[in-house]
Amino acid sequence: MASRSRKAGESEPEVNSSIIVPAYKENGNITPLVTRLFAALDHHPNLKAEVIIVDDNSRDGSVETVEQLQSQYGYNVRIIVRTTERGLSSAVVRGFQEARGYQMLCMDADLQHPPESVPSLLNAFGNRKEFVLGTRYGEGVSMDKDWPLHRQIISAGARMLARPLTSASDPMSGFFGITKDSFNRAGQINAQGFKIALDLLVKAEIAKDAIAEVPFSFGLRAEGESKLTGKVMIKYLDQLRELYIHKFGLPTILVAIILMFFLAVYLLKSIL
Ligand SMILES: Nc1nc2c(ncn2[C@@H]2O[C@H](COP(=O)(O)OP(=O)(O)O[C@H]3O[C@H](CO)[C@@H](O)[C@H](O)[C@@H]3O)[C@@H](O)[C@H]2O)c(=O)[nH]1
Ligand SMILES: [Mg+2]
Repeated sequence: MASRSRKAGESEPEVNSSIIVPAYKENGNITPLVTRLFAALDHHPNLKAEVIIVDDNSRDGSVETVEQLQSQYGYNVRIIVRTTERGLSSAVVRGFQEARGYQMLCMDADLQHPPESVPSLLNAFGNRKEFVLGTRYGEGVSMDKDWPLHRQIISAGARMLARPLTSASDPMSGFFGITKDSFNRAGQINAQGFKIALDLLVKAEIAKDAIAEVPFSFGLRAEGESKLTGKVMIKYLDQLRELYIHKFGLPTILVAIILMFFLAVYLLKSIL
């Protein structure tokens, strides 16, 4: 671990990978997350990574926790506290803007995304991939059987509505990575909701063969509560509307009809 510590006055170490963690009231999860992340990365000396937690002024001791972690990991773990903005996607955008690594990964703080899968995702950038995606629909992986049924239904519906927009199997997983160049190419991102990966896939025009999918098993939240609300779901529908217009140039009314159609088919399928 010594290689990841930094003494006072020492210059910032080179990093090639940045792990961005949007966090709101996640103090209880930060230490296990960061410790497990660096333990997993320790086996991959090619990955010189930093962890950036983007917190929206939680005032729950997260800052002090990160300060403690810095005594072990130095500047390779840091926290950005936003006081005037709120939201998962905009927090991720901020993290990507601050990242020193060329390959950038986004993951949740609550340990639903296993830190042990991070090296596989980062290494999947090899072979000229621009986008790496943690997928819950690959072979040999699962969603925790205790993940609530209503969340499974919402997730499946959201995924189906995004089908015409991308070939990626799980743009909803929230566990993904993108290169700096591709991120910069995407331009204006819809940073309102939770689904930034979908926006990036569409707006950066990521080709199918530039995506590497890495299966992972989706766990349960370790501590605290989910921040997914009805408002977040409405924002998702608005994001879809914008992306359909962006990609297909359709008028809003037609987009609304298509979305309703897909939703109706999906509901029928799950009832019958
Ligand atoms: N900074 C910041 N972070 C936030 C905010 N809202 C949520 N987060 C952080 O974003 C991560 C995901 O939020 P959860 O509250 O755990 O969301 P979820 O309902 O479990 O949804 C997750 O799972 C979905 C898969 O079903 C993912 O698609 C989704 O992106 C998210 O990762 C957590 O680390 C959480 O602290 C916010 O307003 N600001
Ligand atoms: Mg969660």
